[in-house]
Amino acid sequence: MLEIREVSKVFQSRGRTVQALDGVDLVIRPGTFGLLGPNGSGKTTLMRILATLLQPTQGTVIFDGFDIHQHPQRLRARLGYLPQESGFYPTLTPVQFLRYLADAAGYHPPDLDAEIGRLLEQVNLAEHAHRPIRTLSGGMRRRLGVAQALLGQPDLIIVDEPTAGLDPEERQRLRRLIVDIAGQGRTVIVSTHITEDVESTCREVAVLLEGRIAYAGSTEALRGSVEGRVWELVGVEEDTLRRIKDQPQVLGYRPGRVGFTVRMLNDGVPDIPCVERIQVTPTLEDAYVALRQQHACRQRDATSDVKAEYHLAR
Ligand SMILES: Nc1ncnc2c1ncn2[C@@H]1O[C@H](COP(=O)(O)OP(=O)(O)OP(=O)(O)O)[C@@H](O)[C@H]1O
Repeated sequence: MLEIREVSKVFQSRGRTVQALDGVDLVIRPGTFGLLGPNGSGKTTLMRILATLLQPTQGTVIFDGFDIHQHPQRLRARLGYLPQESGFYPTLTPVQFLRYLADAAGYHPPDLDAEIGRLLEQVNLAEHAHRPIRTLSGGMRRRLGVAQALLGQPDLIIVDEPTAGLDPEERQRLRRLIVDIAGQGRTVIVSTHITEDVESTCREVAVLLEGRIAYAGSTEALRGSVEGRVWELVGVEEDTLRRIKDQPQVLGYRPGRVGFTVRMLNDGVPDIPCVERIQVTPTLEDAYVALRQQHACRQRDATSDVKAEYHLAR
């Protein structure tokens, strides 16, 4: 079990203070766990802290009973990390690359070649095992990244933006791979801004917004938080769309057969002129967008309260 206790991280950059994480509290159990958040919300900072590549400004992280920053080597011996951008040696083959990494990490089990063979089999790269990495596609390289994260049989695996830049088929393949590798009592943390990555791989999720946890719990409960409140309005005219599109309850819109189809959050039947109003089953994306919009509204209210206090004080 991984316990993240009151973790904060402050960066000082060119005279500016950036609070990347602010009192993050999470318990992560074996299985797949999604960390969802928009760009700049602090996901990579948290992943790098969990991988002991970065020290928190405050707080502790406990893995299986020990503090990972007091015993980074103990953690690293059990950790597999797939960073957002993995570096490869383009002239090496996957087999040579994995042997090289094992060597660099001082990992010399007697059956290393067999382990590498099994890993390449598992990530479906066995038939490309002896091709130079520079000739592999983006998806194949990503899968090689997963193989390197699994080298040494770690029981905590962190993958940062696993499907970034992949085509739909490779994305599906990688998602299935993530589910498979978590099935062996391991903890796999998937950090992403893509809700489908979480929806198709994780039972538990935390949403990080501006360095704070805005939700932690099951993906099912997050989706359920907007159950019965998501509507599709068919045939919305352009003028109406222009009037409503920036309202916080509008989740999205797209051109329809007639006018536009607007997806929105509403407690009852929406009172917006259109051809048809259909109550739809929410997706995780709907719940995530709703959560972000609530957060943005709260931030706006807090800012206007501060401004009002400032004017009153004057
Ligand atoms: N080394 C650093 N120095 C200064 N600021 C930093 C540093 N690393 C991250 N930040 C800032 O901390 C905040 C969180 O960044 P982080 O990379 O963790 O977010 P993220 O959720 O991973 O974003 P993305 O999805 O774009 O990778 C951002 O405001 C970022 O600019």
